Amino acid sequence: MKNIYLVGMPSSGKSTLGKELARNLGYSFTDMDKLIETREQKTVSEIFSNYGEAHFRELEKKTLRGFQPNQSMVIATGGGIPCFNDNMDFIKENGVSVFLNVDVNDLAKRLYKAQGNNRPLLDKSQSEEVVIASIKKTFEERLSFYQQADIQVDGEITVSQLLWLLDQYLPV
Ligand SMILES: Nc1ncnc2c1ncn2[C@@H]1O[C@H](COP(=O)(O)OP(=O)(O)OP(=O)(O)O)[C@@H](O)[C@H]1O
Ligand SMILES: O=C(O)C1=C[C@@H](O)[C@@H](O)[C@H](O)C1
Ligand SMILES: [Mg+2]
Repeated sequence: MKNIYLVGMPSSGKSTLGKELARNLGYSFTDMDKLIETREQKTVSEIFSNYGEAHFRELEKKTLRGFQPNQSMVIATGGGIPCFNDNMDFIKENGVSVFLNVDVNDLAKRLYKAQGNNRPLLDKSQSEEVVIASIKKTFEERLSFYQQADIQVDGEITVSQLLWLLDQYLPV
């Protein structure tokens, strides 16, 4: 069956919803950041700081193109994937894509709740105001890429609602 690609900002719920969706469909679940970390034996933050963002984006590109179209997988992509290296074209040609569109203020709240400061593009040591402005700017820059997804989900959604939306894209 076709792979399902979840795209969206950090903390938009790709992993949470993705795991549940995969369980419901009997698909396997893959998180691209984790896959890259396992393959490289480094965290995403270490890859950014040791080799730079451009290197990380190349790893993402290579990892993405390693997927075959019909592997019955739910794939949580990295937050930046749709915006680099024509990745959204690949995703559109090779699977069904879902954009989890979450309000910027909700994203910020979730990011602040999360433990640690392990996101290379988000420095939680800065004031909350600065961080929220940075998330908003990134979101605005990325929106036109995310919006290319086959399905857009605004706000919270249950897996059964998502299964209903996916129905026309997934032959049983
Ligand atoms: N619908 C939701 N309502 C409220 N909180 C949610 C919802 N979905 C996810 N969360 C919470 O938001 C946080 C981020 O969710 P999740 O890790 O699934 O996002 P992600 O898109 O995979 O982010 P990342 O960029 O870290 O991979 C988690 O703490 C999760 O519990
Ligand atoms: O939004 C982004 O650009 C990123 C999101 C994460 O999933 C990681 O892929 C990395 O931290 C970059
Ligand atoms: Mg995730």
